[in-house]
Amino acid sequence: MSLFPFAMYQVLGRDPDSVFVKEMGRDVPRCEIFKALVMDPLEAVIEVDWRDFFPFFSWVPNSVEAKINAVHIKRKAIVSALIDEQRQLLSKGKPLNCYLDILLTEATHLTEHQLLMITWEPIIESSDTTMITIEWAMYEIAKNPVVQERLFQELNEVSGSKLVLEDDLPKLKYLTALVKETLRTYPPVSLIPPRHVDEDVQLGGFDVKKGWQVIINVYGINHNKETWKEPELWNPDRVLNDQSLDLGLQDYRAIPFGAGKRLCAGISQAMCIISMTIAHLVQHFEWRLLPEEQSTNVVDTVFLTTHRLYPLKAMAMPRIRSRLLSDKL
Ligand code: HEM
Repeated sequence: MSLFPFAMYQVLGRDPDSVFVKEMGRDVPRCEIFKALVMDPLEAVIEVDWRDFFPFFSWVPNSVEAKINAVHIKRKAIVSALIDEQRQLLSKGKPLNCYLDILLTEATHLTEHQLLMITWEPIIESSDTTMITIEWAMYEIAKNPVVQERLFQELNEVSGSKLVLEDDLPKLKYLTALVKETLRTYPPVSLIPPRHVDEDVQLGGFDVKKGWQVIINVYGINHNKETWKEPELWNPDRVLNDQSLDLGLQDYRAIPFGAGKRLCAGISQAMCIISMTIAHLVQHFEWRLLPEEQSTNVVDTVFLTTHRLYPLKAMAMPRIRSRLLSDKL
């Protein structure tokens, strides 16, 4: 399951099968675009450069640098090609219907590099984080039949035999609590990539020197034992009536979307897609873990965003056959 096509529609108003990249002298197919814009950068960003730990050896060449440069060069070539293609479409009269169209027509003060980066950013940001959260939530829902039943009852009470609509979301308090608790327990971005320190500052009682790099441990904050009782436990009830838990807007007990001026730009969209998807999955099906999933409480992850090492295996049993046949999304 990937939201890459959705991300492309949002940014480009279309999901191209391929794009001609002149630096590569060929058409690059969609699967390669996905790899170059999403998977390769996710891998590159967690490469460890041992020279960071021994700054006096920073002059020693390291293959990590070459690898990261290669990822950057390919990403730049592909995003530039997508932007050029969009410019051509606009010049032929394509109506404005997406994020890049607005950037190209209204944000004309941007440099080419800025344009490239802010075109790419929502593609990588929205392709996997939202999907990862849904997968973790479905894992817990399938593991906890009592929670699942309570959620199903709430969905029934609010929308009856109809499928939940976006307008219903404010009324679905338990669903919202469940999504928040999933983002607390399994933050998809568990470490915020390094921030360069521009000047000497004091942070949480520590002296942080100019030139250092700081990595924010979101997982550590969300699992802080001084804030949360049994932090490893996934329990929607703990946040059900906690109105102040806003996931980093003003309350910093759990910050899955970061915090401050670089706070995630897609919170509302993410919360809406996650909640709607879970609601529909639970309205249509009853979920149970497969035996191999039940046998362990530890689930390994890969990449910067907490992809499960092995995708979730669950059984989905249709709840009401007639509902599947009669209702429309
Ligand atoms: C569950 C889903 C998501 C999570 C957990 C998440 C998390 C984050 C985090 C941790 C950051 C970095 C904040 C920082 O650097 O301090 C971020 C930035 C960002 N996110 Fe999300 N994100 C999610 C979904 C989305 C979606 C759907 C979009 C859609 C457009 C999006 C767009 C962005 C953008 C543009 C930034 C950069 C903001 C900036 O640098 O000013 N995110 N996100």
